[in-house]
Amino acid sequence: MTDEPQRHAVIEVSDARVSFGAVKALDGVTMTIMPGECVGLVGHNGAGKSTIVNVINGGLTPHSGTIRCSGTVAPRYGIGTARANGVRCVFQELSLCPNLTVIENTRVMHRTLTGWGWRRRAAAIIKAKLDAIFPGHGIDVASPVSDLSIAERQMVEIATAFSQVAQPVRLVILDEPTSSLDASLATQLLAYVRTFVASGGSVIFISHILGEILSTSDRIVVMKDGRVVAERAAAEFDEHSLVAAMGSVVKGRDIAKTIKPTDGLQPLLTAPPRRGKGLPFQAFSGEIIGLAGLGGHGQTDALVDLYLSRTGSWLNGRAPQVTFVAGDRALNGVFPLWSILKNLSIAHLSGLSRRGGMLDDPGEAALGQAWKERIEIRTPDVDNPILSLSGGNQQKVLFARALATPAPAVLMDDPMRGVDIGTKQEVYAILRAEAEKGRTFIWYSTEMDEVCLCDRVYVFNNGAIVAELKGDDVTEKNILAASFMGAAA
Ligand SMILES: Nc1ncnc2c1ncn2[C@@H]1O[C@H](COP(=O)(O)OP(=O)(O)OP(=O)(O)O)[C@@H](O)[C@H]1O
Repeated sequence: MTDEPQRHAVIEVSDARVSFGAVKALDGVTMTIMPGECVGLVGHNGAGKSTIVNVINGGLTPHSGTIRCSGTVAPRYGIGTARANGVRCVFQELSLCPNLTVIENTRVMHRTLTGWGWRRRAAAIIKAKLDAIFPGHGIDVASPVSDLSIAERQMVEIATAFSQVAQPVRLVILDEPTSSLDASLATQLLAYVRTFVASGGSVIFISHILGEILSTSDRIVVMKDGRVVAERAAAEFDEHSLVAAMGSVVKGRDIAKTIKPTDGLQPLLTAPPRRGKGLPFQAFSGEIIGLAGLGGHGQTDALVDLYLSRTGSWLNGRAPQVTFVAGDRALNGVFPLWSILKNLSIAHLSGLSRRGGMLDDPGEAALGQAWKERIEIRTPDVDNPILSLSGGNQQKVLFARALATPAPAVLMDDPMRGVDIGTKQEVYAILRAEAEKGRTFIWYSTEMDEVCLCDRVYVFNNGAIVAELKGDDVTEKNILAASFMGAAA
């Protein structure tokens, strides 16, 4: 006999099954989370990760299966039971109320923050947690959430989930928490996750950035088509074996960059130095241009200004000059009440309205089918509602929407957010092939690997372009040097 107390799992889900119509989102999933461990959860878009997370969070009751909390079966497990057991979730689609301040949102999440002086207490709690996770964050907790960037909103959500008010926080589920964070913020978060786990807390960490999963998790669970297909200690995986377990193959990332001679050529897009500082912007036909630098330093504003400078005229005619993949899917991307097909074809209606102004229905259906196959939008039918898709698959639709237009310039605001590694590789190949045909891509990405795929990179700092890197000079080291020093690398 041993004196050691028996360690119960924080949560134990056994044989959970969930179906949405004909789609088996969970097809008998068993998952156990022990105290003091970080479990990495990976899988292709639509594999069932968010669904199992919703079951553990109590937001979704499985059609069959059991859930145990600390070793005891919870027959009517729901959001209340989950919270009472210290389960918190940071969702992929951010859930803050935009018209309320950060302090008020903290109160919404923590209902026990009531009575005299709740504002002061809520402000202290959220500020302390932001300081602990993201030192130097610069977020004013009295600001309305609508004034915050998407990265700042993600930081607030994360800090709220880790904040302890009434019950202890035992399990935090992070569903793609770094998708809007730049590399330095992501590093801060991952370091905090390790501290939390070392103090006995548990984390379920979902990400498509496999390096993060490998470096932060103790154990990795791989899902495919609603099932767990592999589960091992993180140390037993490397990137290749992880991708293979997900059912994809790692393709070479080093797609040859092209430095095209531009002397004497007319640029396709130009912009003067931003705020009268730094370097001007130029884009030539057939280039893939990256916008880099720490998040929130003016890259999205630059894209929006470029877009508006080419779309302000009512007399644009049928051929758009630029198209845009919006960064905040829920806010600016998806039409939530429309089908997948209507969401995809909306930017290309001019090309699909040949019959006396009427929509060419067969043409639209063919367009939807072609893109569904080309980037594997996982749905039985493109006439299904867009919200029936997993987050990554919604993102693929937004990407297809832009590429389906004939616009010679495509502006992309972190377009691969939440897209799985297999699809990303397909998309990189599509970008390169389209660029070779003369299309220009202006690509803001929070992922360094993606920025390094670009032919030319503009590094932003404090709203201005502070460096331009070309070809082989586009390296992580040079980009970071320029981002932090604000001077040409
Ligand atoms: N409300 C819903 N209605 C219909 N189908 C749904 C709904 N929610 C999820 N699904 C389907 O269930 C499956 C699993 O989706 P889930 O969101 O769990 O995937 P995921 O692994 O989280 O994907 P991603 O990496 O893109 O976030 C998908 O095929 C999805 O289309």
